[in-house]
Amino acid sequence: MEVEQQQPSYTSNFIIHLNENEDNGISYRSRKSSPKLVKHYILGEVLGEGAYGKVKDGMDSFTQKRVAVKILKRARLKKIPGGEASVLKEINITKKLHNKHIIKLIDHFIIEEKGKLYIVYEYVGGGTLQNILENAPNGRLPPHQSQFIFRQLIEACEYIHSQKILHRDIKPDNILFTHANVLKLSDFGVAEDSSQLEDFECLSRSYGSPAFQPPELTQFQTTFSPFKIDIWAMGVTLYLMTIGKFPFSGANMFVLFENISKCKIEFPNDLDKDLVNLIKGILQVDHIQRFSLGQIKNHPWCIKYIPETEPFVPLLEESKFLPLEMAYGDDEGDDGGGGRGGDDELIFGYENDANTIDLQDPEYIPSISVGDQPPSTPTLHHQQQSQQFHGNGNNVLYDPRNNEHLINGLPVHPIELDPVNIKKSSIGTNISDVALIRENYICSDNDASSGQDDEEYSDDNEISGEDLNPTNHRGDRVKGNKKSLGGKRKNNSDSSKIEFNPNRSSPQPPLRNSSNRRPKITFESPHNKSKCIIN
Ligand SMILES: Nc1ncnc2c1ncn2[C@@H]1O[C@H](COP(=O)(O)OP(=O)(O)OP(=O)(O)O)[C@@H](O)[C@H]1O
Repeated sequence: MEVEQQQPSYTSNFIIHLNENEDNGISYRSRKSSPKLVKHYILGEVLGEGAYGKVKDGMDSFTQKRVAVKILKRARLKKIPGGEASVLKEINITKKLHNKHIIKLIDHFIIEEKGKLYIVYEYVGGGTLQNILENAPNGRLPPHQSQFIFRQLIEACEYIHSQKILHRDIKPDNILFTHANVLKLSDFGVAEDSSQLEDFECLSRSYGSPAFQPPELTQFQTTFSPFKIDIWAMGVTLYLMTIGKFPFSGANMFVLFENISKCKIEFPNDLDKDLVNLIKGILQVDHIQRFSLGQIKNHPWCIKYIPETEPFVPLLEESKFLPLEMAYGDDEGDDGGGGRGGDDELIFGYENDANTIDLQDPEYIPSISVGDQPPSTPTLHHQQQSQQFHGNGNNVLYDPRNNEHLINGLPVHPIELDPVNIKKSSIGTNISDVALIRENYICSDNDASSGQDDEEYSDDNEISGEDLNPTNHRGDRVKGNKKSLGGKRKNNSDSSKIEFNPNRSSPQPPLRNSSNRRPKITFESPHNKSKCIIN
């Protein structure tokens, strides 16, 4: 039976009393299945939540390809100095990376009227390494599975470093897997493009997750090798994956940083000696002695055959894209057998929104506030730095025939040979830096959990039962399980303020926009508030 409802007055509280037990022909669906449309993407369930927004399951309605849509609130970003600029940086960095082990950025746009910025990524459904570790017996993976994953991580890092990109937040939460077991490095939220850096001072601050920070950052050293920061984090990830706990811990961040600086690592007695040697080579306090990616890649533990003694810890199960199931009618009787077998035509509202800004449109020019300078070329004297590196007693050779540097006979990317020197006065050695760290690591989680004032409930202009219900509480929303030591903050030091131009309209005329689109009305079940009907 079709439920005919008059258009309610949305300004008044409006509750419809329906009895689910009566045979009124109304079928209720789970509320979470409610599809939403932004640009031409259908949004589904929340896949995960980060410090600044959530990531939703999605589908491109043109190609029917599954996507993951990161939704960021501009109001929340504006509260962070350089917040939007750092998201633009994340977009620009991810956009320039093309490798099977790097998450692919598909689209990005702003919807002015919603005050939200959307970043569309390829969907990677097997879960994160963190998810896999949580399902693993004793929190660790079988050696052959660890090796399989670690080799892919090496490839991912080799690629980004070859593009002069520093990830700066390598950790199990940011390592995703496809169902074909392909590793994808994600979340370039604090990454830096070293080719765009004027100086390297910003790298001396630890913006990544504390437990994965190297000693040169926890000790505020003035000389460090930028790419060795990622290599250290790979070592912590390898330890965690193979041993099932962090190599360094502490009741608070100061103790943790002290333990990282001391670098006392314990290994189980029965651990593979090659693995112990590899981890020790990576987790070296001296960043110059620390293994390069070439040394890691050719290390005996990485190249040897490890027999499959235990089964792989499984990935997350493949899930269906719920809105699509619903659109085709997967309920019994809807299409004579469920699933996509019926004659239903899939119709989605509108293609473009008048208020959508396509950030890829060449006509879109962000206004840059006065005083900002375009990035200039790096000022490092590479040759001088390399000499210093050579002078440190390392066995670095240059092979002119292949135009490559070798450490202990193994090729190393030239970028790894360049330690960076920064002025002592410009980095954290005083009390104000303690405040900075506190702000970076202690407030970030609070930020994530607070700010419910701008917590979203509805992704577009649809009107739901919740909106009509005066007793609706906004605080009940599912939050990501952020670890207390895993939180982080975007680059607050970036003083450049890139403002999006609010006066710019969409380059394409909308087929249906928010004003002529029929509002969707949702009524909740009188007995089960998690169920609703969609008219
Ligand atoms: N492409 C994707 N496909 C499937 N799930 C994803 C994808 N990207 C992210 N997720 C899920 O969303 C979660 C949060 O994503 P992400 O870490 O990118 O958000 P964030 O805001 O950058 O987090 P952070 O607090 O680390 O900055 C991930 O842990 C993962 O579960």
